[in-house]
Amino acid sequence: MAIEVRDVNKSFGKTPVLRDISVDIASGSLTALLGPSGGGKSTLLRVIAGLERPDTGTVHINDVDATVLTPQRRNVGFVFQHYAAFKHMTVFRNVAFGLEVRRRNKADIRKRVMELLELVHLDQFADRYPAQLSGGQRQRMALARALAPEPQVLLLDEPFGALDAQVRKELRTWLRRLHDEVHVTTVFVTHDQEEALDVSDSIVVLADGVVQQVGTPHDIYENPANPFVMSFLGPVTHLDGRLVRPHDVALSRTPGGTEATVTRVVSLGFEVRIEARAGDREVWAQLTRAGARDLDVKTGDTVYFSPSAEARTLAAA
Ligand SMILES: Nc1ncnc2c1ncn2[C@@H]1O[C@H](COP(=O)(O)OP(=O)(O)OP(=O)(O)O)[C@@H](O)[C@H]1O
Repeated sequence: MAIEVRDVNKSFGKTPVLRDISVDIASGSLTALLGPSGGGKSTLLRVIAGLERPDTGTVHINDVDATVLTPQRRNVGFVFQHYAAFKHMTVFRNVAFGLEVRRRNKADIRKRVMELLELVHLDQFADRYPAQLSGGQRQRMALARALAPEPQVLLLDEPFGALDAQVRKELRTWLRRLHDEVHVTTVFVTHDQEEALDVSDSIVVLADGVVQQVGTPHDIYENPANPFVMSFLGPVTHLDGRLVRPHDVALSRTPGGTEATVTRVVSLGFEVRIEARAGDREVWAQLTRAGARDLDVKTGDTVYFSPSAEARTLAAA
């Protein structure tokens, strides 16, 4: 394991923010810390980085007890949402900075920085200043700078959080590719479930300072540990006291399951959303276009909702 967090508790004043957190992060993996705002993700990342000291518990990095080591002695690289670049230095110098303070020789620094700039596709921009870069390019520069001293672990706190949706999507694909090239153990904080599902090898779901579940994106989506995880990872609908994914709902005109009156039929390209009312509850299903065509439901029709044969369901809390 690259990172082992054991029984970590942390409070700010009287408010517990991390409660009995134990997490293992595998060497070379790309792991997402995913959860709602205020759940403790950044605090856990900062505890791993050494920017916060836990009240109790330990952090091991590559088998070394790092619990009381300073951030500098942990050999970790960070990137934050609002990256503080050195404005008066070129892109080249920004990336070189961490190597210059370590007094490496000039030719080695030049070689390493140019390799990194190529890796993040900024080799054409080496002589620019940060103000002459787009937000996405600045975050790529930040990643190159964090990688320069060859950290054992890379920690990213919502690195694309301040960028618009399109650039965010591009950068997350790019992060995945970068990770496949450099294989440095990487932990990134996100509140965006799609981002976590899209890029990570492993997801740690954190809410109210408690680890709700750890697993691969597939495990967590398919076998959520509790109603919170199921709802946070994707859409759900309630059928007879159980949570079901709307694409796992079977609709029928033959009585059986939950009787409902269709209130709206919405075409979403490949899929069709059927919204309906069952007593005092809204229920909904997501069908393929072909499935919806076969059933031919219209507003006002009576239909019967039930989980499809292969559906995973959970008792609603
Ligand atoms: N230095 C601090 N002093 C006091 N309270 C803090 C401090 N840092 C964080 N908190 C509180 O701890 C809780 C968890 O914060 P944290 O930033 O870890 O959550 P998060 O899951 O990263 O949320 P977000 O996505 O909004 O950053 C919040 O209620 C926050 O207000």
